[in-house]
Amino acid sequence: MKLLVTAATILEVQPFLQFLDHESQKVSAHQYRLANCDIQILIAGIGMMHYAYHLGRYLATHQPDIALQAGIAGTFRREWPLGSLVIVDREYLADLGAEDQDQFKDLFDIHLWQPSQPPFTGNALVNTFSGLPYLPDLPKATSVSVNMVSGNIPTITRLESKYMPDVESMEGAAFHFACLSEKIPFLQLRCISNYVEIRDKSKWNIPLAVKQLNEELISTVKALAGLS
Ligand SMILES: O=C(O)c1cccc(C(=O)CC[C@H]2O[C@@H](n3cnc4c(=O)[nH]cnc43)[C@H](O)[C@@H]2O)c1
Repeated sequence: MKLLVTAATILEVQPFLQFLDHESQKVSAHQYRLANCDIQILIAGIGMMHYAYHLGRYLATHQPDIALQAGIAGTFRREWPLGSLVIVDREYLADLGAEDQDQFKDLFDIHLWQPSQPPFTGNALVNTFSGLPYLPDLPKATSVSVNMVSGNIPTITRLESKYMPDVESMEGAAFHFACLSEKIPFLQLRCISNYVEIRDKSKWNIPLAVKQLNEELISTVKALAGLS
C-alpha cells in the first residue's frame, strides 16, 4: 500500500518521523517502508496556497492509495480540552469571497461557484471516508480553513453563525479539494492546540497537541500497515 503522510510544518510530525527512523526502513529522504506500507512524507507548507501547490505537484506524478493530513488546529468548542483529537469530515473555505459593508459573502453566496459543483457537496468539501481500510475511533469535526487565524469577536461570531465549525486550520480545505478531485481516500487528523479567541499565543499548548497528534498518527499508520 502506498501511503502519503502530509503536514504543513515538520514540527507537527517530528515525533512520527523519529518513530519511522527507528521502526522502519528508510528508502530515501522522504520515503520509508513499514511492513506492507510505502510511506511518503510531504511537508507542504503553511496556508492553502503552499499546500495546494506542493500537494498538486506531488499528485501529478504519484498515486497514493491513501493520503493522511496531520496537523494542529484551533477550536471553537470551549468544552474540548487542548490536546483533543478529531477527524475532520467537513471543510469550508471561510474567508474566500467578498465583503459587502459589514457582511462577508463566500463564493457560493455571490454565485461565482455553484453548490455541489465537483468536488463540493453543497458548499462543503466532505469526506465520506469511503475506500479507507481503517478509521480511528475519534469524534468527527466540521472545519473552516482560513488564510488569517481568527482573533476578534466579530470574525469568530460570523464564522460560528455561518458555518457552525468545531475547528479552524489553514490548510484542511486545500487537502480535501485535492484528494476529492483525484479520488484518493483520505483522512485529516487534527489535534487542538488553542481556542479560537482574541489572540493570546501564551495560552496555546503546541507541545501537548503535537504529542497527542503524533501518538494517534503512529497508531493509525501502524493499523494501516497491518501492524495492529
Ligand atoms: O504565531 C502565530 O501567530 C501562529 C499563527 C497561526 C499558526 C501558528 C503555528 O505555529 C501553527 C501552524 C499551523 O497550525 C494550524 N493552526 C493552529 N491553530 C490554528 C488556529 O487557531 N487557526 C488556524 N490555524 C491554526 C494551522 O493549520 C497552521 O498550519 C502560529
